Amino acid sequence: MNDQIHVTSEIGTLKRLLVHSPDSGLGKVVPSKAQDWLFEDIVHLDTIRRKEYDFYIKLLLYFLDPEKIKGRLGEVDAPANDFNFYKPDHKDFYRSDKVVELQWLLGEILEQHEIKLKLVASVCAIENCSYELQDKLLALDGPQLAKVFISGTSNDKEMLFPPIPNFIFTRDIGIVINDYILLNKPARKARTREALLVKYLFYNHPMFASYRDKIIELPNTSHYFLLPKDGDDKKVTLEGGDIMVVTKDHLLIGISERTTMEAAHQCINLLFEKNVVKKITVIKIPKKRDYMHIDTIFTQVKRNVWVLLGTFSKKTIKMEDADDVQRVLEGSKKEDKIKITQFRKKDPSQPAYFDNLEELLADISKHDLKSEEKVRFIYSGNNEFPYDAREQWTDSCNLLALKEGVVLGYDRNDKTVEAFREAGFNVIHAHDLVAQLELGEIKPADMQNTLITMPSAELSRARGGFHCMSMPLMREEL
Ligand SMILES: NC(=O)NCCC[C@H](N)C(=O)O
Repeated sequence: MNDQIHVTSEIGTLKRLLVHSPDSGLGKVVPSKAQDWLFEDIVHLDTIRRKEYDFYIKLLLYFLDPEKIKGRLGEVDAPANDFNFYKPDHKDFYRSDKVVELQWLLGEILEQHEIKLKLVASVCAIENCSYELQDKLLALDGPQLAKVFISGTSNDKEMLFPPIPNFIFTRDIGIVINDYILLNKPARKARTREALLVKYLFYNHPMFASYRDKIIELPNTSHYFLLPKDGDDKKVTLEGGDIMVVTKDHLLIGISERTTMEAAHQCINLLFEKNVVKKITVIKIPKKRDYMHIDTIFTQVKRNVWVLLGTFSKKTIKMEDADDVQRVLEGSKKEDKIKITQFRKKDPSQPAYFDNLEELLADISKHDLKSEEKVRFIYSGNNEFPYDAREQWTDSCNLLALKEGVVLGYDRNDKTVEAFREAGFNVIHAHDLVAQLELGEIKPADMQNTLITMPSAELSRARGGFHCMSMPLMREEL
């Protein structure tokens, strides 16, 4: 079994990652709970799985573990096989140690009696289950129990507790920083069970056994239980969409709707103390549902190319086009400000400051990544109102790099796709790419400067893109 963990960049060739395919729990979201469960709408389960997410799995397998799929696509997708290849509890499941499915691993650890006892008790405690239900759950085998824990529904289709539909956004539940695993502390109740399941996985699955000493958990502040319910910066909540490993020495942390100032503070102290990184830049963004995490406003494409939302760019902040009155009025709109502070391990009391996002990203490209090419920015919606905001909302800035310059994004963000073309990128739809990879007409190793557009009508209603839908475990060094 491949068990290596090592991530030192956002764009080095992806070798291993954790994912979770949409489970039946997504098909149980009702309109009245959609917002509480952090979905913008209800989704059509079959479409999100078969017509959208499965293409992600196929592409990941062609790139990371081709033996599992190459030459077998016809068989894998034959209606007679009922898509069993994509079902974690089926004997024909793809079982890859490179494209690693969380439900599969969870099913495995739940075969151990002691872990089953602990997890059943913990899940039942947070979900307020009866003693009788607890006993019923204990009678299930590992894979069945994993399915119930994730979908919230028993095998005889009874809803036992709420689903965890955001489990597909594996990025937010844990982050690999070099060879450390930072566990997250979700800000929203809807994501609490996800964090619990993943904590047990990292501590107990043999795949992570050699990294047990490298798991980092952030403690709570003392008396945290006395603090007000939401929005208190003294609380410790941190989600992976707010963490980016840009080099082995440099980490970005967002302070956002989901990650608090106290979490960033603790993270900086812990990571410096353990010598995990030498430099940490904190990016404080407005606490707004639209922005949620920093990876909803920018991600990296190449050493010298980034995709971002223009709202935080130099031009907007300096308001070069604004008249005097407008400048004064706009200037006082604090809630739209972004604040960037950079700490170095050798002297955290002397931080550096950046005026805007482009200044920071250009600095990373030039100084940290030693790029000699001109730094380029591709803007959401081609920086044109209202497409910039519309397309950011549907994750135009939330791309996943399969390798440097080859990124996955949603096909619905037309203006952003146009901006990629204008910046000299090839654009290919996942349907065509999968067909050509199967025929051997394209090889992943030969691909360069390409935006792969993915079907997205249903996926985008869950409010996350492929950056969110991935927890990289291993990337090649840049
Ligand atoms: N890193 C990310 O931005 N993740 C997206 C999470 C979407 C999910 N519906 C949530 O609101 O938590």
